[in-house]
Amino acid sequence: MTLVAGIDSSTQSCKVVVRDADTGALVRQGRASHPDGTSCPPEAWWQALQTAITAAGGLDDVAAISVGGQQHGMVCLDASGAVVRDALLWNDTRSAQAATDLVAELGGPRAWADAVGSVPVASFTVTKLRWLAQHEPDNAARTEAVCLPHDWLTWRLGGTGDLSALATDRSDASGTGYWSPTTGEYRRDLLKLAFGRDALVLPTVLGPDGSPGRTPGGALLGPGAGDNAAAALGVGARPGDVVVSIGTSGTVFSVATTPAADDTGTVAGFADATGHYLPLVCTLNAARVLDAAATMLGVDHAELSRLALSAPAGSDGLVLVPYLEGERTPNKPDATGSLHGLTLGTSTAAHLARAAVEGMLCALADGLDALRGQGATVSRVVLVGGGARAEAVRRIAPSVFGCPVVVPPPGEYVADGAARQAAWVATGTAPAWTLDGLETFEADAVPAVRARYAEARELTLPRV
Ligand SMILES: Nc1ncnc2c1ncn2[C@@H]1O[C@H](COP(=O)(O)OP(=O)(O)O)[C@@H](O)[C@H]1O
Ligand SMILES: O=C(CO)[C@@H](O)[C@H](O)COP(=O)(O)O
Repeated sequence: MTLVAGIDSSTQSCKVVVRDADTGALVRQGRASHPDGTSCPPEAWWQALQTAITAAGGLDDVAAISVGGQQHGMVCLDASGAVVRDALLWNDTRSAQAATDLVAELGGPRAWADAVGSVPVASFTVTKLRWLAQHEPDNAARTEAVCLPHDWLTWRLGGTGDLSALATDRSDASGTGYWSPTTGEYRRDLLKLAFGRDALVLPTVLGPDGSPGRTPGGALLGPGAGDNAAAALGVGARPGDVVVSIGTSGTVFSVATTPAADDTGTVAGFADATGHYLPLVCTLNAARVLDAAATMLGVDHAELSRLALSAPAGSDGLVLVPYLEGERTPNKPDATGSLHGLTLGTSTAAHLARAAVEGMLCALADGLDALRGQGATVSRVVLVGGGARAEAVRRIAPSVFGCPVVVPPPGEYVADGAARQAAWVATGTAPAWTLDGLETFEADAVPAVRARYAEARELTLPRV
């Protein structure tokens, strides 16, 4: 049996799956936590990966390894390959002003959408580089190479220590803001606009089955992918499928055959991990909204779901606007969350639980509309990520989204997508693994829930 490994180095944790390259059967798995926060020493990802690999029984017997990872994070390396500073992550909003400035300096949102398929907000690597140049000039001066979290982990697995060995893939390159999914080329002019110089080592952008080399133990390395593109691969998303991922981020995306270029900035025009495109909407607030609601109520996730499902649809008018970490879509980096419609009648644990689930889902439903506005057809929604394990999310989502929701069995679909890629690289053929055990949830649409949310979502206070 040929074994392959897939890794998901996401915001909150690292997961490793080992699968049979022929059948896709799960053989072993492991996980480890990442530190909390919006910046992180990359070494912490490496340590978590080692722990997860050990928990998965080691990788000495695998033929190929691919890494999926949280998108956009800025990893700066000096000439010796050492990390210059903690990586700024996708959910770090300190570069919000840099994003505003860069959009204006290039001539506005249309110019960015045309150049790289996306209008940068604070999440994008290009804005973090501008922030670094302005706020930490010494660190900027020491920076010789810039890469993304998955690129860095793949490079560490390769073990050469040589900056010229850095590699990435189309999906993650498309989240930098200085690589064009349409031309497949870096835009070093945009790097220079942001950072003041363009003589930086950037990872080589590999195709879907390209390999940057082998580990010292001999396993073939795959190009890896951004975590959303890896999830699309993991669930075998086909045209007409929209994937909604409820992890630390909330994402709504589909596989497309043409690149997107939305100058409203709502839909990011990413590339996918199969040679196509991945138009995507991302919110900063998803599973952690449920975590926060459970903490506020002093209950676990199972009880939060039970409470939410015991309240009526629309929570009798109680609306939770979920901007707990600021927000990216809509672009409100300094916003805070809010609760509207409190009465004596809605001041119950059940109403709050339901409002938290509905508020989080309404923000994602806005993303679904935006994707439709870019031409996506939505025949079904495939729900993944940690938050998809919540019974209330599964049952309420179809009424908020207005379409059936399909939920695969609880699993690690980013790591699975990376494992599929590893099998592709090892065998030269994209694997035809099947995904069994899908459960379909259907419910009548309740448009009043979204209408009430739309009234409330502008009514927020800025962060103090
Ligand atoms: N049964 C559940 N109900 C609600 N949320 C859950 C449940 N299980 C896990 N989560 C939440 O899902 C999140 C982790 O999901 P995951 O997709 O792994 O995130 P990420 O990929 O961003 O690290 C955590 O915030 C966790 O609390
Ligand atoms: O920034 C984005 C997508 O553009 C996020 O989706 C990150 O890629 C983090 O993903 P999770 O850790 O939430 O899966």
